[in-house]
Amino acid sequence: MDQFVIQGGTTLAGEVTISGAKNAALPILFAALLADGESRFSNVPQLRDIGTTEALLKTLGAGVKWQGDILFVDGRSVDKVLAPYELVKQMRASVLALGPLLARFGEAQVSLPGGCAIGARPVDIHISGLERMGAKISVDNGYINAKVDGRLKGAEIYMETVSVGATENLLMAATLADGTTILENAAREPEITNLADCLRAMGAKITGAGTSRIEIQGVDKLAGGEHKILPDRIETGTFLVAAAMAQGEVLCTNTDHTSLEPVLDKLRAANALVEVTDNSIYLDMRGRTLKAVNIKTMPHPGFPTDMQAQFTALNVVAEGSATITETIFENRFMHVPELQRMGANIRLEGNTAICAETDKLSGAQVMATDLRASASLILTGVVASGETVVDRIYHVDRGYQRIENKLSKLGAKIKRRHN
Ligand SMILES: CC(=O)N[C@H]1[C@@H](OP(=O)(O)OP(=O)(O)OC[C@H]2O[C@@H](n3ccc(=O)[nH]c3=O)[C@H](O)[C@@H]2O)O[C@H](CO)[C@@H](O)[C@@H]1O
Ligand SMILES: C=C(OP(=O)(O)O)C(=O)O
Repeated sequence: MDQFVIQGGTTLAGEVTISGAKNAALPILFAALLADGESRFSNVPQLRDIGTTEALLKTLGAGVKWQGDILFVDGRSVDKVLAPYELVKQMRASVLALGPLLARFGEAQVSLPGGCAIGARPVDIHISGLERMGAKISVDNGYINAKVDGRLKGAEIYMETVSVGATENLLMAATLADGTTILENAAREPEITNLADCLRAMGAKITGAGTSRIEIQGVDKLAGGEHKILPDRIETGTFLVAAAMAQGEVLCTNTDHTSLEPVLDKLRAANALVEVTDNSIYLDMRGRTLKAVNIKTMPHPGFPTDMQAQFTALNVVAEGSATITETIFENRFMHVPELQRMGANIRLEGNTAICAETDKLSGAQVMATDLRASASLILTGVVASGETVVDRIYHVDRGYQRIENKLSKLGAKIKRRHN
């Protein structure tokens, strides 16, 4: 298993090009299953999760080919409706095959994704929403078995919890349903707007994406479309936090500040200088004192849970004490015991981490447990004194395109070691 070996105590300075967003690319690649044609997606990041999606699309019969960062997915040849456990277990987002397959072929069997390090992550809202659209669903032997006679029917669906994945699954399914679907209490993440833009490029009729009420008028067929994946706001935020922690400066290019305001506000509150243009964000922390900030995660447009671990790390090296409250996932503090091994002064109380000033951070052997937890360990390793070894970095590769190359370019001393 690969490891990162980091010699800490360096500052960071320079420019980093942000990749396309994992969390936009994944649903959009599954949306290609809806189309009776070939779709062309640009700005697709090279990630482990994208490889898993590619494998799953091929298993279902889709044609998939790369040209640089462009991915062509041909939905015409799809002839299977079973998403097997071997692939789904590698990536929870595979459950997003359910809505498209059921809507287009009238049936789907998708392995239950199961929980992961950050929480139980049930899919009950995905299932009950599809049932409201007329699907008959049973869960047997670890598989979601879904069927519908003829087409799904448009329905009014109120989602009890704001769920990104359920909104995406139901949005995709509704594009081919008979009649109009209204999704109430929908998630408002920019990745949902990006997915809706893509579906519209394929011929879908959707209004209200990006608000909590999305209306979809079903159509008979979707064709292949052309679409650009939006920049990764979480990768951007991670590099901004990295530079702030290292008392350095960074210019993130090929990104978009409009979806990152809650994060930029917190960086400013932490005393960083932050400047934005249409497609870049600059952060300067040189000669400034980093201050700890209180964080409470919320669905968009609140502070994103996917930036929580990185801000926990920021608070560890900052002046003062502050609290981090996680409200989205019940177990998203697996990075805390690992940060404590590096000397971090953090106390956990229920869903809150109380971060106090830390005298000395020193490198240690730590274990990555999930994607963003891993990022927080790497960032801390860059500023801690001595050597840090981060194990199980396949978690990082799920969602960061060669993070070690981007950090090295900024001056970090980080190497991938094949074990
Ligand atoms: C691939 C992708 O885009 N992943 C993102 C997506 O995950 P994902 O789509 O899995 O997250 P959700 O928004 O669905 O989860 C939010 C909360 O709702 C709960 N829930 C969800 C569905 C359901 O049927 N029942 C239920 O109870 C979850 O357990 C969680 O507590 O949004 C999360 C919240 O912003 C992010 O952290 C993930 O990075
Ligand atoms: C939790 C995340 O992803 P996933 O939903 O794919 O596990 C994430 O991107 O931080």
